[in-house]
Amino acid sequence: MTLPQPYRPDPRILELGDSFYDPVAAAVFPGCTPRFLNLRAAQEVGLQDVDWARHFCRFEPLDGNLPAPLALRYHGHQFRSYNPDLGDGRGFLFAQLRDQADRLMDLGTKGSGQTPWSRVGDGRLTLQGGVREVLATEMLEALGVPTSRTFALFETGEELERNDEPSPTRAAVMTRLSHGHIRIGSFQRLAFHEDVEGLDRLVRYCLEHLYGEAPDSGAERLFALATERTAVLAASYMVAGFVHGVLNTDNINITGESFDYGPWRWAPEWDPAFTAAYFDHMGLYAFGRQPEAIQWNLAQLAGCLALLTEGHERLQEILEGFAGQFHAALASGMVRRLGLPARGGDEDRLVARAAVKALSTKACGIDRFFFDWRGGEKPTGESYADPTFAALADAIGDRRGTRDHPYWSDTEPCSMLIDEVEAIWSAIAERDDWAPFEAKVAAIRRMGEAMGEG
Ligand SMILES: Nc1ncnc2c1ncn2[C@@H]1O[C@H](COP(=O)(O)OP(=O)(O)OP(=O)(O)O)[C@@H](O)[C@H]1O
Repeated sequence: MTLPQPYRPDPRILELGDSFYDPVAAAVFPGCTPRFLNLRAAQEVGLQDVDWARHFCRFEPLDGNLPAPLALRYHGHQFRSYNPDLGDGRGFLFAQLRDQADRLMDLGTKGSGQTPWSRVGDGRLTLQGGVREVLATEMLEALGVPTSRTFALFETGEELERNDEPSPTRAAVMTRLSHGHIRIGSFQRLAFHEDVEGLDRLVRYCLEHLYGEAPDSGAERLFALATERTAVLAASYMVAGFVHGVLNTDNINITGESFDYGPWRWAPEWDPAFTAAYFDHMGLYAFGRQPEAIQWNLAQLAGCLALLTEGHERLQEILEGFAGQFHAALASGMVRRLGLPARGGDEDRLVARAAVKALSTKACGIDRFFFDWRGGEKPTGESYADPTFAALADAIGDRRGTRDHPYWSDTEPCSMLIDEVEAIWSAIAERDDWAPFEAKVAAIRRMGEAMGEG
C-alpha cells in the first residue's frame, strides 16, 4: 500500500517560456458528476484530500501551481502525414507536481474546452471516450505497461454531436496523471520552424526534469534514453496483447509512457494483423506492427535532434539499437507475465520465443494463455495439445513462480475484450448503471495485485 505523500507542486513547464504554450480558460460546465476518482493515484502525489470538483471539473488552480492552464503546442505525423495544425485542442496542462518517486508529473486534461488549437472541434470529450480511457489505463497499469493514469473523470451534463457515436451523446472532462506531456510532436514543431534554440531548451528540460540527468548531457543522450524507454513500451504492448490504435508521433511521450486511449482494443488472440482503429485501413498500427511504428516515430525524433548535434552517426546507431532493446524487453516481459523468476539473457529469450510460438497457434486467447501457464504450470486440455506447448514446457524447465493469490483460482482470467467493453458502456448508456464499470475496475485492480505478487 502506498503511504500518502505530501503535495509538492513544481510547475517547471514555465522554464520553457511563452513560445511553448498558450494560457487558456477551462469551459464552464453545467454539471460536475464524479464518475471515477483515482484515490490510489492521488495518494502518490499528495492530493487525496483535494476538493475534486473544484480542481478537476472547474479547474481552479491548485495552490502553488500554474496560475492558468496552458495549452501545449505541438505538431505530428498522423498515419505518416505531417500535420502542423495540432496542439492541445481539447485539453491543457493544469498542474505539475512530484510523485512518491520524485518524478515530475503532469496533470493534463481532455475535454476541458476549446483552445487556439481546436480548429473546428468543440474541445469536448464524450463520456464513452472517458470511460474507455479509464478502462484502458487501469488494465494497462495492472499488466505492468508504463502508462499514464486516469486521475479523474467528471460527467459535465453537456450533450455532444459525434459521427462515431449515436448522438447526442453524453460529455465528460477527464484529467490524466502522466510523467510529462512532451511528445515527439513537440520536438517536430520546433524542427519545422527551425527553432534550434527552442529545441535545445526542450532537450535540456527533458533531460533535467523528466530523466534526472544533467541538462547539458546532450541530444544523443536524450535520444538514447527515449529509445530505451519506448522499446520497453513497445514490448509491453505486445506482452499485454494491447493494440493502441493510433501510434502517431503526437501520441508518443518522450518518457516512453503510453497515453491517449481512443480506438484501442485488446487482441483476443496473438494475431499480428489485428487492427484496433476502424479508420486504420492499411493496418499501419496493427498489433504486430507496433514496434515498427514506434521505431519509425523515433526516427522522426532523431531527425529533429539532428539539428542540435554533429553526432548523426551516433543517432543512427542508437536508433538501430531499438530492435535489440525491444527483444530484451519482450523476453523479460514474457517471463514476468508467466510469473517466472527472471534469469535474464538467453534463458529468458528461449522462454519468450517458445511462448510466442505457442501463442501463434491461436489455440487459446492471450489472457487465457498467461493465466493458465502462470508460475510455470503446465496445464492440460484440448487447447494445449499442440506440440509447441510441449516445447514451451521444456523451455520453462524447472522454473516455478507463485500463484498464491486467490485470483489464480478463478475460472476465467480478467480480460478487456471488446464485447465486455461494449456491455459496460451499454449499461451506462441505457440504464445509467455504473455497477459493471465499477466492478470491472475493482476486478482489474485485484488482477494487478495478483500479477505483482511473488
Ligand atoms: N473535439 C475536439 N475539439 C478540439 N480539438 C480536438 C477534438 N478532438 C481532437 N482534437 C484535437 O485533434 C488532435 C488529435 O486528437 P487526439 O484524439 O489524438 O488527441 P486527444 O485525444 O484530444 O489528446 P491527447 O493526445 O492528449 O490524448 C489533437 O490536437 C486534439 O487536441
